[in-house]
Amino acid sequence: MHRHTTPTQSDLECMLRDEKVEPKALPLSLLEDISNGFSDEREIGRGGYAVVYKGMLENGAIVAVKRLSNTHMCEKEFQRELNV
Ligand SMILES: Nc1ncnc2c1ncn2[C@@H]1O[C@H](COP(=O)(O)OP(=O)(O)OP(=O)(O)O)[C@@H](O)[C@H]1O
Repeated sequence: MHRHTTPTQSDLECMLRDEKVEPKALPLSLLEDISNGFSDEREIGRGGYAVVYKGMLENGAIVAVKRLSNTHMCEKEFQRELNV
């Protein structure tokens, strides 16, 4: 069964390819993998609440990985960031 397993890079590739595929929460380890451990060389921008990194997938796709930096963010602020 595939449904309840932890999402992998190929699941993320599917989500990016087909917007009808239901989005799944990705494990932190996957985001670390594709951003080279949130390395400084991969930083592409920062805002008031987050640092954004270039994420590279095995199939060559490039995605923005947004890492929220304010741990005291309230639920409303968090939801607003998700709506970007
Ligand atoms: N999808 C993306 N692709 C490329 N660069 C991005 C993407 N999202 C964000 N960035 C870059 O990262 C920066 C920070 O983004 P972020 O969304 O955290 O802040 P913001 O919306 O610019 O500002 P604020 O945090 O004040 O709302 C952006 O200014 C942009 O340079």
